Amino acid sequence: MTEKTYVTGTIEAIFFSNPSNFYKVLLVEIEETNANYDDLEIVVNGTIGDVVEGDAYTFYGQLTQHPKYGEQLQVSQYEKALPTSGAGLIKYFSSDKFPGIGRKTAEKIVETFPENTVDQILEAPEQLDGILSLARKNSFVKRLRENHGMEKILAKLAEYGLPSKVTFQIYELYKDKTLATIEENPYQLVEDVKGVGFKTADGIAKRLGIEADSANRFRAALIHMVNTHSATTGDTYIEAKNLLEQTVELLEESRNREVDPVKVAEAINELIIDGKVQQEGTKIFENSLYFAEDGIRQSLTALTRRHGDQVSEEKLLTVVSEVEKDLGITYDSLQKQAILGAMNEQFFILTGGPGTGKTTIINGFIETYARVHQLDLDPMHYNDDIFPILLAAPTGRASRRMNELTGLPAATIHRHLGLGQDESEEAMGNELSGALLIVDEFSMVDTWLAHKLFQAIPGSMKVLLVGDSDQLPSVGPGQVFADLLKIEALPSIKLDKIFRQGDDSTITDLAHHIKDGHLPTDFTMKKTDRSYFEVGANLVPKMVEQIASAWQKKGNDPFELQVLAPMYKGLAGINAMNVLLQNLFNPLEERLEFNLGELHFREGDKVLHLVNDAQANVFNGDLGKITELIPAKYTESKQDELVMDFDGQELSYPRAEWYKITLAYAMSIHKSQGSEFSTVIVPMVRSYSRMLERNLLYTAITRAKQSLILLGEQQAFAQAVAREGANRQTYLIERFTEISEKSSQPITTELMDKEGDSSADLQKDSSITGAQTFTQKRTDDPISDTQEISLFEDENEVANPTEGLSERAILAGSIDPLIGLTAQDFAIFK
Ligand SMILES: Nc1ncnc2c1ncn2[C@@H]1O[C@H](COP(=O)(O)OP(=O)(O)OP(=O)(O)O)[C@@H](O)[C@H]1O
Repeated sequence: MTEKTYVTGTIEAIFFSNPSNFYKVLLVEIEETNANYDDLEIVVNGTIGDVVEGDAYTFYGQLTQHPKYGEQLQVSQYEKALPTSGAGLIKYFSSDKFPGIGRKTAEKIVETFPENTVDQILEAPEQLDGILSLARKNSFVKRLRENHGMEKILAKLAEYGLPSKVTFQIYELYKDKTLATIEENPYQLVEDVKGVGFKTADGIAKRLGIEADSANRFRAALIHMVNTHSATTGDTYIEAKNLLEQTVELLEESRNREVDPVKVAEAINELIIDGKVQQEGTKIFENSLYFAEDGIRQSLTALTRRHGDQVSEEKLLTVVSEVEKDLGITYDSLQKQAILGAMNEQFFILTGGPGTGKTTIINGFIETYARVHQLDLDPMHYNDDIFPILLAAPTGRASRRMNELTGLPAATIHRHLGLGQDESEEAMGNELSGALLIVDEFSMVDTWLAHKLFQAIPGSMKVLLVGDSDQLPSVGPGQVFADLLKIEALPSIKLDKIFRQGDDSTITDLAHHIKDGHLPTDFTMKKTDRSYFEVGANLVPKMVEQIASAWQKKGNDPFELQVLAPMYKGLAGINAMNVLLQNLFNPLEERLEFNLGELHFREGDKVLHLVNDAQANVFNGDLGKITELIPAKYTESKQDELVMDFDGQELSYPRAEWYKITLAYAMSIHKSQGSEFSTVIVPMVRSYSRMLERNLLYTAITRAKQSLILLGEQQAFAQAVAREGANRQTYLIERFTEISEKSSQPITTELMDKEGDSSADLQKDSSITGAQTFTQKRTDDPISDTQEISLFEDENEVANPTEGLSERAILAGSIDPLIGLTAQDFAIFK
């Protein structure tokens, strides 16, 4: 085995330290190294805990070559360098680092622990009892631990194979108790630390000799499965039988050992009893999703209990006709109904495809509302008072568009709630203040954010939600907008007549054809605002390049051309197209560029922001431009920095934060939700096959404002149109219906039968309302960008897996009061 590269030396300077992720850049004076490195100093960088200038450490890692600054050591692990000789240790213990320890005492300590002195003391400090008084011993051990404990712990965690980012999180959480906690139950990490999955914990457990049938192991695998199921499918729960089946598979695969399904089923019951997961009938929920769905019901039930504006219909109609006259428009009857509905109700939902008049209604409603309430619509007149109309959208771009279209202030939901960078499920928002809230692009709002938003709405506030339910559902779990539209108690209107006509626009028509499940007969024909090119997957990049090059030659702005594709990988994937478009629109030539893995950043590049940062007012999906590259030697952070312009907002990110951006010449359709572009290129090929779905294609083409270029294989477009959007399994609709009261009862054989029935049979059952579409079988379901590819694995769902289940369970006399699943049941579908 080759020896690890190390450098032992004293820290001369801490150039940079990021407290949020422990990234540091240090200058180290070398005392000893096994690296082929001749200089006396070296720059060391990586994830490093609290280190002290002037102290000696040993850094293990890899020499890397920086194009400008030469060789550096990229650290994977480090430890405090200790004096190794007895004399050195005596000097160290009697130094001012350990007040109260004199030379004599230090000698006694080293005599008592001649080998591995520090480790021995930390492991068995009671052996110091005869040498130091209790108070002195405690303070000595505490200081020793502070100086050496953290590195030791981190080194041990690294040895366990935990990535350095996670090791700091773990240390922050358990501090001194880190190793004891992990050694006692490594599976605790799955519950406590985001980013530690079951297999990692199981790997540690195996090393520690924890048996494959330990109860903790089963619990951790179950929790992992419940969490990852929602993250990868968008469902808000998992059926207990699926949970059991998939968890047993995970457990067996991870250790290559059979496990007893009965014990796993028991572990599900225990988790429910302990409140680690929640149960409704045979459905098992991750806690925060369960409480978010219930919270949505509570908030909306309270909101809809209140009446809207108590204005006579006659008066309202008079005001609406005045608005029509002043705005020079005649609303059709459905549009008028929408305005009246939004006025009369405290909570109202409006949905419709492109060009059906959603923006027109928002504007008409605001005017009507202002006139009825005699509100001044000029925000400038409000000085320090709050403007009473809040306009919100899930993305920065969508909120800016709202502002442009209404002329009123608009912000993201995160900003209204003051959620900052804390995206955790637990973070709650500030209560909103104002009289009226209008939220656009609501189809993008996931279950967690919807809960936070609704909870922040005071009872007196009127609410209008607007969106297009045929678009892709939210990236996060749930399909709140589509679900709310199916709940009869919540008033809503669906606009379906297209008004955008007479301007030769055929994109809107195409969108409506696709929404209705077919391609128009003129799909491949050239129109004034759209064209189609038939090319195979391998020719897609060439074609995109040709189109982009023609676009550029005509003197058009490269930023106005947007490629939207479903997948990152492959020849016709987003990554490959970004490289070719960057080289076309912004070639390197004789300039500086910064590299981050495969990505290259250059001045003038079009970039996409990947996370929400309400404080900095940039959001996931925002587009910007790199305006400057500043090498590390000129920056305060001592790291390379990228300066970017996001819609007039300047941001400067050191290398440690570049994970927040990527190139944006091509982007995923998921990321494009809530944005519009003047010209859009959409490639569709059969190799995207698993991604091809109607709402995906629909979302892509409705992003184009002026011109749309479709290319690829017609068969792939046809396949996308034919496959209806996935229906996520959520419990929101049921929450609003009577059945939710029933479902908390123990499972009966009757319910078990229903659970296994097909949805067609369910609809026939008189006790179940029409709203219960939740039982529809889920097909492939693209959720988040990062998971776009992995999500599309075959599911091999077994038809009617619980057939006969209750009968056999009765025979076995063992229906569990909570779950109702037994080993025998499991055997049916194994
Ligand atoms: N009743 C109407 N009479 C005449 N024109 C109308 C009417 N309603 C809407 N329009 C026009 O139709 C076009 C589309 O309307 P609008 O922008 O409100 O639709 P939208 O649903 O918001 O579309 P998108 O989702 O694409 O933004 C606009 O030019 C608008 O002026």
